[in-house]
Formats: sequence, structure tokens, C-alpha cells
Amino acid sequence: MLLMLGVGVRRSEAGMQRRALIMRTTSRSVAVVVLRGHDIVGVVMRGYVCAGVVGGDVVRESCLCVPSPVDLGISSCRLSLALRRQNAVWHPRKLRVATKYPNAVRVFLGYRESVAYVALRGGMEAALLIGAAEVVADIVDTGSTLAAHGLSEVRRMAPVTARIVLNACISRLRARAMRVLTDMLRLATAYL
Ligand SMILES: Nc1ncnc2c1ncn2[C@@H]1O[C@H](COP(=O)(O)OP(=O)(O)OP(=O)(O)O)[C@@H](O)[C@H]1O
Ligand SMILES: O=P(O)(O)OC[C@H]1O[C@H](OP(=O)(O)OP(=O)(O)O)[C@H](O)[C@@H]1O
Repeated sequence: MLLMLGVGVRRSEAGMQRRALIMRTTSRSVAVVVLRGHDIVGVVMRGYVCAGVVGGDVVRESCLCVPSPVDLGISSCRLSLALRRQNAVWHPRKLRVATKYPNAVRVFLGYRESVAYVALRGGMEAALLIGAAEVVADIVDTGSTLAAHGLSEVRRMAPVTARIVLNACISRLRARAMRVLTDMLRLATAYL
């Protein structure tokens, strides 16, 4: 929203409605769509929207080839592996990793047969506490969530920040929207 304000685009009155998922703006060629993080890359790649703002963790996990030229440098955290500090019970054959980022973690750990993935959508720490996994792969910021569950961060796999992702063909299809977007990208890169 700040980037939009920087290029003179504001939410219109109609865009201020409570629980609105599509916010109209003062520019006829720009609207803001509110989507779940894990849906954004696919929606941008398919060209339903020109651009998206999304965490780098989600971009990695999508494994989709979408241009991501600007790192906004905000919402910084990291994708890490964590273990129980005490009473770890190891499964004899496979190391089970509870995560909502199985694709990204597979790349970091290599495609090893000795690692199995327990795909969860949240609350990964609970998987260790109930014996469903030995390792958690999740984003960590302050570390307080891990500490609250008696877990220790054992490996930092990747830094994460919010990024702008773009549809590769949009400049040809929606020239006016692209001009606003180009101005926003210029502004973002000038101030970051
Ligand atoms: N503790 C945190 N510190 C910094 N950034 C975070 C933190 N938690 C999440 N993020 C960033 O914010 C993004 C959205 O996180 P959030 O937890 O709101 O969504 P989610 O729970 O992954 O998705 P959904 O709510 O759609 O299921 C993440 O992809 C990450 O990039
Ligand atoms: O290191 P910390 O500062 O404690 O942050 C890490 C927590 O933040 C994220 O959860 P979020 O609050 O986004 O909720 P979620 O579990 O629904 O994704 C992540 O899944 C951790 O649980």
C-alpha cells in the first residue's frame, strides 16, 4: 500500500469496505486483491493478476518459475530446522520432517531417501510433541515459538523476506497497469 501511495494510487471509497477481498483504487488500471500467501505465486504466474507481494519462503516452496526482481527487505525471518531439546526419540530408518515447506526443504537436504516429510499446514511443533516427526522445518523469527515448545534451532537453511513477484507476460498484455507497476518497482528499488 505504501508503494502504491508513493506512485499516487490510493484506495477508493469503495475499496475501504470491511472484509473486502478486492480493493478498488483511484486508478482505473489498479486494484488490490487479498489472497492466501500460498496461492499468490500461482495466481500471478497464470496472469490473473500482474504482480504479488509474498514471502520468499512461499516463492521457494511453489517451485514455480515466476520473476521475482525486488526483495522488499521486510517481514524478515528464516527457514530453519529444529529439534526437541530433550527426550528426542529417533525413528530407526527414516528421519521425519514436519513442515509446510516440503519442496523447499527437499532442495536443501538433497533428495535423500532417508528423509520423509510430514506435510502439515501449521502447528508443526505439535508433530514432535506427539511423536509424528523428529524434526520441524519452519520459519523462525525471534525463536520464541520454538523455545515455548522446548525445541532448538539446529540449522538455518535460508533467509526469508517479502518479495514482489511478477507475471512474465504482463507488460505486453496490460500496458497501463504495467506502467504503474514499473513506477512502484522503481520506487521500491530506490528506497531499499
Ligand atoms: N514470525 C514471522 N516473522 C516474520 N515473517 C513471518 C513470520 N511468520 C510469517 N512470516 C512471513 O509472513 C508470511 C505469511 O505468514 P502467515 O503465518 O500469516 O501465513 P500462513 O499461516 O503461512 O498462511 P495462511 O494463513 O494462508 O495459512 C510467511 O510466508 C512469511 O514470509
Ligand atoms: O520465531 P518466532 O518469532 O516465534 O516466529 C515463528 C512463528 O511464526 C510463524 O507462525 P505464524 O505466527 O505466522 O502462524 P502460523 O503457525 O499460523 O503460520 C511460524 O510458523 C512460527 O510458528
